[in-house]
Amino acid sequence: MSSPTADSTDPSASAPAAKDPAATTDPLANVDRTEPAYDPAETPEGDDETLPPYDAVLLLSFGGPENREEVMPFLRQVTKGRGIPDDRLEQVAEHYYLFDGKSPINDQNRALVEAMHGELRRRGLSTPVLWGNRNAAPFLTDALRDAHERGMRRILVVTTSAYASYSSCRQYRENIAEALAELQEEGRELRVDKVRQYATHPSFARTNIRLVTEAVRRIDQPDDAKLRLVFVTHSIPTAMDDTSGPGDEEGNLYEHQHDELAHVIADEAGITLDRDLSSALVYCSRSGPPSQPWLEPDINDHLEKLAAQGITDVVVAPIGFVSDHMEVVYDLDTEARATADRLGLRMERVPTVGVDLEFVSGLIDLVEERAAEARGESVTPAAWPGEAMPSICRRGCCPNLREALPAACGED
Ligand SMILES: CC1=C(CCC(=O)O)c2cc3nc(cc4[nH]c(cc5[nH]c(cc1n2)c(C)c5CCC(=O)O)c(CCC(=O)O)c4C)C(CCC(=O)O)=C3C
Ligand SMILES: [Fe+2]
Repeated sequence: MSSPTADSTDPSASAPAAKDPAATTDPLANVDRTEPAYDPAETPEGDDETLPPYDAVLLLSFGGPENREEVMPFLRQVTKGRGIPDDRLEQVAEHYYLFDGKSPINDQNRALVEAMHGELRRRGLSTPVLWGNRNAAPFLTDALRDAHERGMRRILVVTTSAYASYSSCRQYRENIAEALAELQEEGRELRVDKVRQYATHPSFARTNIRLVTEAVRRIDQPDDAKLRLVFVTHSIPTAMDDTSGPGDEEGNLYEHQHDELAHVIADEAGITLDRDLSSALVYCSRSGPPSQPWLEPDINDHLEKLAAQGITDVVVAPIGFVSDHMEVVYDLDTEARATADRLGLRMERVPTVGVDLEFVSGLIDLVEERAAEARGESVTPAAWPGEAMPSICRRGCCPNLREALPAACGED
C-alpha cells in the first residue's frame, strides 16, 4: 500500500469529545482513552495479517451536526427531495440547539472506529477501519475516494443500524450504490460488501441483557408490580414496517425483531435477578404528517398510562439505537424524562451498546464471518433470538416505497 496522507476526511482530524470543553454532554465518559487515538492513516505496514479479501472495514453511519451552523444544512441533507417544510425542520433544529447544535453521534462513531480497530488488533489483524456518513462529513463518497487513493479496492461496510427496514438497511445500501456510481464516473473502481444486519446477533442481545440487568439492579424497586421495563426504538411509518423483511410477503420484521429481542432481554434479566419483569415495546421520534400512521405507542403516552396504573419505576432501554445520538439525548433523556418527572415516575435510562467490548467483539465476529463467506468458506451464522439476516439482501426486501433506486450489497 502506498504511503497514505491525511486529509479533511480523516476522522482523527477532529478532536475527540472528551477533550472538547464546549461539549454539553459527555456520552464517552466511560471510554478508556489511555491508549493513543487511533489514526487510520497511520496503519503500520509490515507482515501483520489482514483480512482477505478486504483491504479495509468501513463504519457507515447516519452522521450529525457538530455546531449550530451545521444544523440546518444537515437537516436539509437528511430530508433532501422529500419536500419537508422548513418550519418542521426548524422545529427539529430546536432539539439540536439545546445542545449547541452538537449531536453526540459523531464522537460515538469516532470511539467505535477506535474500538473496532482495537478488537481487530487484539485478534492479530491490522485491517484499517474507516468511517463515512450519509448525512454529514466525513461523507461516504469522500471516505471511499480516500480509500481508493490509498490503494484500497475491496471494502467491508458495517452500519450503525442493526435492524431490518428501509430506513435501517436498504437506504444505506442505496447510499453505497450512489457513492460507487459517483466514484466510477471518476474512473475509480471499488467493490463494497456489507455485514448482515445484527439485531439478531447473539452479542447484541447479550450486551443489551447485561445493560438492562445492571439498570434494574440500580433502580432499587423490589416490587415487581411497581416496575416496568420500557424498550424504545425509532418509530417508522406503518407502511415501512409492513414491508420490512426479506420480501417474503410476511413483512413487519422491524417490529418483530424488536419485539423478540425485548422479550428475550426481559426474560433473561428476570432469570438472573429472580424477578418477574413486565415490559413493553414503545416508540420515539415520530415525524411525518399526522395523517400518516407510524408505529405506536409513543413513549410519553406510554409513561402516562403506566403512571395511571400505579407504576412507580421505569427502566428505559433504547434497544433501537446502537449509540447515544439526538433521539436518545433529546427524545429520551430530555423529553421522556420531563414526562416521567411530571408524572412522579422514577426513570432509569439504560446505556446504549456504544463501545461495549462484548458488542464490539460481536461486530468483529461479523466482519470475520463476512470475510470467510467472501473467500468461499462455509459459515454458520450465529443468531439469537430469531434468524440470521442474509449478508446479501434478498431481492425486493425492505423496499423504497417512494421510488426504486439502485442498491448495493443485495440481489437487486
Ligand atoms: C429507523 C430509523 C433510524 C434508526 C436506524 C439508523 O440509525 O439509521 C433512524 C436514525 C436516525 N435518524 C436521525 C435523524 C433524523 N431522522 C429523520 C427522519 C426519519 N428517520 C426515520 C427512521 C429512522 N431514523 C424515518 C422513517 C424518518 C422520516 C423519513 C425520512 O426523512 O427518512 C430526520 C428528519 C427530520 C424529522 O422529520 O424528524 C432526522 C433529522 C439520526 C441522527 C441523530 C443525531 O443527529 O444524533 C439517526 C441516527
Ligand atoms: Fe431518523
